[in-house]
Amino acid sequence: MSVLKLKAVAPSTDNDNPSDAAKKQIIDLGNASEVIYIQRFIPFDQSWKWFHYLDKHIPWTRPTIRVFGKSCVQPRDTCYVATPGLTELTYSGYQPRAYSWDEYPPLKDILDAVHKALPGSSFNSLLLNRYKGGNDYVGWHADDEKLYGPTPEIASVSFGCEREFILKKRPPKKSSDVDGSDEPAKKRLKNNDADQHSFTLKHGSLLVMRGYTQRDWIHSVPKRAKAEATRINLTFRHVL
Ligand SMILES: O=C(O)CCC(=O)C(=O)O
Ligand SMILES: [Fe+2]
Repeated sequence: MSVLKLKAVAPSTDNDNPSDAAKKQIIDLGNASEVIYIQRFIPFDQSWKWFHYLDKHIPWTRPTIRVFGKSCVQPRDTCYVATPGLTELTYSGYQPRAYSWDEYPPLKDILDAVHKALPGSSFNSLLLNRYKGGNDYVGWHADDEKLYGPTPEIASVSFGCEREFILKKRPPKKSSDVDGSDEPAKKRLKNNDADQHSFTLKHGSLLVMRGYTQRDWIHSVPKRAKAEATRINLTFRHVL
């Protein structure tokens, strides 16, 4: 088994209320994959100020992408921000234009807050998503593009409407992948509670995926008929 040391998370300094501290969850997914969830990461009012800024000023687009060989309109708005000179991002056959951090100063403030919570991390790119209601979603995927390396750390900040974020263990490609197992195939293929984790991503929350999460797990934000309001999500990433 591969061994990967996961870095520590800084204790939150701006609220010493033990009931808030209790809202920081660290979920060990096994095999050196980990998720951290901090429900109250950015104060409520500041989160609304940033929500309204981003909703109004970010140059949102809804690009045409390719999924399983088919062209379709991405079911959410998006925008990409990155430090100049990095390898360009391409996903689902789409290469977004990279805007600069300087054009949207609040993004640098949010990035600073994320860096404070994750000492030793240095994010240099940001994918923004806007879900304009419950019909907007992101399907099952992993952020496992080569430019992020084998163990990408992804820090996800959410504003506005709460939505469910689900992580699911990647199904094994074929039974021979599970070599060394004495268990019968039927038993191995059975659903296990530990193979799925769900989070209601709150206004102002931070969720971090790290270690081998992108290699071994997939995630999605499914459609939700009852979610009417807009949600904005920022995923900070490090391009190698
Ligand atoms: O909106 C979210 O919480 C997740 C977005 C996501 O998975 C992505 O942009 O890769
Ligand atoms: Fe993702």
